[in-house]
Amino acid sequence: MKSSRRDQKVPGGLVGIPYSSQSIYATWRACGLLHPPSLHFPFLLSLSIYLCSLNLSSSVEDSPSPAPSQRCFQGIVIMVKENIRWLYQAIGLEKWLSKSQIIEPISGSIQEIEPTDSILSGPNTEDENYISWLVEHPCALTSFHQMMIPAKGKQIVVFLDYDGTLSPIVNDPNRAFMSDPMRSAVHEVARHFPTAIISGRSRDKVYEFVKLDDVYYAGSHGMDIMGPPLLEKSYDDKYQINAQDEKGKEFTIFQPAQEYLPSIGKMLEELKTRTRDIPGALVEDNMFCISVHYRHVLKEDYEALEQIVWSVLSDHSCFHMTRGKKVMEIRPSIKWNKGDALEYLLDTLGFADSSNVLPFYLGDDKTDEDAFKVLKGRGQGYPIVVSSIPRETSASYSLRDSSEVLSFLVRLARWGETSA
Ligand SMILES: O=P(O)(O)OC[C@H]1O[C@H](O[C@H]2O[C@H](CO)[C@@H](O)[C@H](O)[C@H]2O)[C@H](O)[C@@H](O)[C@@H]1O
Repeated sequence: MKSSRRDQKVPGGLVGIPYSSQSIYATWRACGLLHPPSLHFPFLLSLSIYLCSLNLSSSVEDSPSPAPSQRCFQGIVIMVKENIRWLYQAIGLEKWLSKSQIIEPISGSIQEIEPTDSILSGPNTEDENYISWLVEHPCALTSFHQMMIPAKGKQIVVFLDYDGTLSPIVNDPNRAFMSDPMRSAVHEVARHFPTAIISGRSRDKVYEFVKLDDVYYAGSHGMDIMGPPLLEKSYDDKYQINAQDEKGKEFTIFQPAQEYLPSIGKMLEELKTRTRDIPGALVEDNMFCISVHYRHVLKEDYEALEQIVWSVLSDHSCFHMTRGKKVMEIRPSIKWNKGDALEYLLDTLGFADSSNVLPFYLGDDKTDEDAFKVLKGRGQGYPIVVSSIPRETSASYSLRDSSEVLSFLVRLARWGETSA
């Protein structure tokens, strides 16, 4: 699929001009104008009115946002809150304040992992906790220019999660389609930088959704990688196959959980049979993992479903369960996750020990945290969490939802175009 850049619709309107009240707030903060804030009140007020008037004249195709006057008002409210926060900090009450900023845990019991999906629960941008959280995990759109300063002369490599990142979370896992603008944006990014999609789904299923040949794919939480062709066998040979697609393009497939396939087949059949009578339960075959979805299961049936999963697991000691968004995921207990897949791809792309690489990883789920940690450990690149609510994360930056992911990818592709 070759689309001309000129034909593309570019979301985001005026690049670099912040649109939302948080962006205005972040801009003030970045300019060091908040402490002591009261001194700057008249200046900040006029700055926010100016930014909003700029916004009026832009042709924004972004996600719906509040009216300029409302944004201006929100900006003032945030600033007043920040004044109060600053005062509390100044008189030593910051500990009390941080306790009141509840960060929702992203692992643990079923209650803790209830709705985290922007499309179903709606963005939470007005929320005070979210705004405080943004201070620690700044918006990657607002911070774009600053983030790209160290990128000059470095090789950018882009890693993308699928569900909740490239496509919004939807009710039916089989209908989590990717929009055409998103496909074009990923395609454009891949024209400039090596790009890989790392998903919990089966590799084939992700390819079916994405349909791009110029990106690498890792399915089953990284346990099924289609990466660059390898001449040398640097990773365990027995898990590695060199292959070609119909167009003659060469690649290497790496599947470190191959010997678990027979057991996964048995578990899949057993789970399908035993959950048949639980309305709404859905068992998804992800090749090297199994997803048991409970988004449509009645509360009173959930326990029975979980019991079935535990019971099936108890017969297969080499597997364990992790949790995602209204889904229980059964995975082989090998030390291999999305973080390992990221390292594998960086290595096989030739950046094993390179200090000249700048990887970006965008993801929304708990499993993406493994990849965020790898980037943190390497001290390289940008882990970016996609979340519309505050949460514990190892990511340094954030994007609110897949529409912001789209805007970010478009900007990144544009940056690639101009810096080339
Ligand atoms: O690693 P990912 O690409 O983020 O995949 C994680 C799981 O995503 C899918 O489930 C989630 O998205 C569905 C569609 O939006 C939603 O209905 C479901 O509730 C979510 O859990 C996928 O179906 C799973 O197999 C993946 O493991």
